[in-house]
Amino acid sequence: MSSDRTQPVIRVSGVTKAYRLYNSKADRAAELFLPFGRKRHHLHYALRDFSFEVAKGESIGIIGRNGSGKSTLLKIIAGVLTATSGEVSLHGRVASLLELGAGFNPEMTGRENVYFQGALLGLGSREMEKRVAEILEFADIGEFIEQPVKTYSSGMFVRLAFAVSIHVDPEVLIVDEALAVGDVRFQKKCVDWMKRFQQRGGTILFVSHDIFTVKAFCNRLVLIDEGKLEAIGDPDTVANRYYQIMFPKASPSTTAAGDEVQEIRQELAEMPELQDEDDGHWFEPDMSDGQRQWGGGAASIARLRVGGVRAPNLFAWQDSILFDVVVRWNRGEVRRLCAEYHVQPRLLVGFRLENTKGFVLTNFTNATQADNGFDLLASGVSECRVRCRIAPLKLAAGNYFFTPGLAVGTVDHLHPVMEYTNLVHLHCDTSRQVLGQMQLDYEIAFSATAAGAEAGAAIATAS
Ligand SMILES: Nc1ncnc2c1ncn2[C@@H]1O[C@H](COP(=O)(O)OP(=O)(O)OP(=O)(O)O)[C@@H](O)[C@H]1O
Repeated sequence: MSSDRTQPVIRVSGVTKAYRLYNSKADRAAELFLPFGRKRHHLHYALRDFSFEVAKGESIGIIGRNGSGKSTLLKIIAGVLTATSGEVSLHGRVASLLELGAGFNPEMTGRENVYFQGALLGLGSREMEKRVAEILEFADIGEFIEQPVKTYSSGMFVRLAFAVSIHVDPEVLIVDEALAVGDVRFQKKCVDWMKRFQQRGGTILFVSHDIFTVKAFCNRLVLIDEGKLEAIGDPDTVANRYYQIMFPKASPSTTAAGDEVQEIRQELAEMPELQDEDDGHWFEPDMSDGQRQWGGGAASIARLRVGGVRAPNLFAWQDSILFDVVVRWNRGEVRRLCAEYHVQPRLLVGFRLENTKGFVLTNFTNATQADNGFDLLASGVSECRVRCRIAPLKLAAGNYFFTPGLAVGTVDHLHPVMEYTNLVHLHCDTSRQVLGQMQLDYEIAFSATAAGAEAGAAIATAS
């Protein structure tokens, strides 16, 4: 592969893809048989006047919400779909991993399929033997290679198909999320292969919803929204634009509630244990998401705002996150619940932190603190404000969910009332390498023992 990075390997010029949509099968048939009659379809644009270029050796990540047009774009570039208008030019041998295994015969064994694909590529017998050995080693599906591929699990199928696709010495690799079917070890193997491919000067087009992986892997990102090029450029800027599109509801609170933010900052500053040094932004999730109740409406969260973030839903290593929560309760319901479950009329508030796999990393609640909750039946109040600050958050890059919950009672004896499952989604954007998912604050100290000091001295003398 040459290192000429100036020449575009892929040029997409004004590509539009429109699908005809019909309200019924009858409309479709009528238009087929009466081509000059009344039009019975409307056009749905998967891509509109889309243009961009990819230079040799670039790795481009394509991101966007579901249905934005990513796969359509890749398929048109890979030549498996025709554009309605516009042009695509592509230079170099392409390995398209979009329709992995599309050429496989399900009745033939894995090995027979590999030979068959090699024959289609016109490989001679010596070249074929060498390639087949490499492919089988990469796919690593053991004795299943002698079984018909129709008996394969989806993961096995992808392993073999990926191995076949990449062994044609491609110059351009077009990948979507098909690889996600493979197990973690195989995914790692594919990523390692792709990194070596990058180092050799290969060009990659990569569609994924995993923004962290795309950012780590690609030198530029392309953001598609409703079939249009929304942004192209450096990964951080484009990823931030993507978050703005994905969480539009969350945005206004970051700017609109300026006075109120000031007010809260003032209050926080007066609370010594909640000093808030970082300006940050605020956003407000939709409280109707994820509600589960056990307390017959005794208490609920009227409003929750998340502060200290870089942008809605986005924070970075060591940021301190603030939760500003307004809780309301119904005094009659609280009395009823306390009588039924024999619990004290005190409010407990907690947050559970989970990763995307649903693994609970930790939780924090005032139930472990000495004050033992807020008195719900004190002096005619039926609303209070709760502030919580976590500082500093040392989480590995990725997505996290906070579930706020309310309970009535005391540490020893409580009854859960409400939970807002996965209400707050936060993405941690950091290049910091963390072994595991989070880092705790800790200290490690050394001190020489008498015997150790002697040994040290002996070693020092010997060297
Ligand atoms: N064969 C088809 N007929 C009609 N509409 C289609 C067809 N294929 C795709 N579309 C529409 O084109 C739009 C873009 O689809 P596309 O699959 O490219 O989106 P995507 O960004 O890859 O989505 P996802 O992230 O969900 O995979 C969608 O609105 C989809 O419904």
